[in-house]
Amino acid sequence: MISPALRILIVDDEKPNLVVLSNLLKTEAQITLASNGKAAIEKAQELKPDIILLDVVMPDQNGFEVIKQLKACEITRAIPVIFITALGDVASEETGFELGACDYISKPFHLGIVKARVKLHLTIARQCIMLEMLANVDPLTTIPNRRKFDEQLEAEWLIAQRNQQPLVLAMVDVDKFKQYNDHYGHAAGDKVLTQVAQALNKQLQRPRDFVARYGGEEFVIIIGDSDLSGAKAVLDNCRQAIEDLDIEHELSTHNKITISAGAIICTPNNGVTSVQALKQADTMLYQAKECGRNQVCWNE
Ligand SMILES: Nc1nc2c(ncn2[C@@H]2O[C@H](COP(=O)(O)OP(=O)(O)OP(=O)(O)O)[C@@H](O)[C@H]2O)c(=O)[nH]1
Repeated sequence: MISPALRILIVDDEKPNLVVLSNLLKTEAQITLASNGKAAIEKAQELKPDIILLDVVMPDQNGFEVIKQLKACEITRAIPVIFITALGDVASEETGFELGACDYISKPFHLGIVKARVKLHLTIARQCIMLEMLANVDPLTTIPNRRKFDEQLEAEWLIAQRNQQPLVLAMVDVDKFKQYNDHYGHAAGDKVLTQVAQALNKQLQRPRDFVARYGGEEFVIIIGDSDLSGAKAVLDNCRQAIEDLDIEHELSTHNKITISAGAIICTPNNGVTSVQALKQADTMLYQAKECGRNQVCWNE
């Protein structure tokens, strides 16, 4: 059966080769074809295939030039490339590997061997996707975990520092969650955490918005491209979205599940670290709890 998640991009300037290879591999993955280097790069960036089968000898741009561009581009850098080429000499093969190919198959190729090698690399690609997910996603809520947050914060901090743009960080905590667990049970608590995570995620859909589960009943938000009034509106929408879930919580003042948040807007400079900024957001979260919960407190 075809796995819809897997895609192979086959690049060859000779149509008969494209036909043979796509017929051979169409049961393994979805196939996209390109007959020159320029189209290959465009399709690789657009589709982000799991594997690229790349011919070397092509007019205009040869396969070695194409792989250099693929490896230089952030979007396509990690895509495994298998050369499939008439250049069977050892020096060309060595060049192919030096440029970052994961395999090198000489023409005339044997169909069974091509299929076996592609299947092997698809298995590795699948395992990489799985590992990436296990490393970065919180299994209960399916949103990014703290490890991914640390990475994202570092990246956003650098961008904000470079552009001298403000960055918003918020620590979010479910109110009276211990009581909820004690009263409704741990399984019900788990369900609430999932619903809260999904509701926050829905509110944070712009490219540089980010939400992760920080641990336990705590979430953390980064808003990378906003001014204070915009970020205030976003975080209040988050708070309101949780109230609107309307999940009964008899032991809470508000009779339903709510969240508190502590937020900080800062422009990273040499004097402030992201760790200090996060700590300030946590202090504001404490203040939000002290002031009655179900609110966002800001350190402007
Ligand atoms: N169901 C469930 N509970 C969790 C999970 N992780 C942490 N918790 C619980 O979350 C609760 C957090 O409680 P506290 O930190 O005391 O805070 P709180 O009851 O939310 O009170 P306030 O923060 O003051 O509003 C603890 O009872 C933890 O056991 C989880 O994955 N699932």
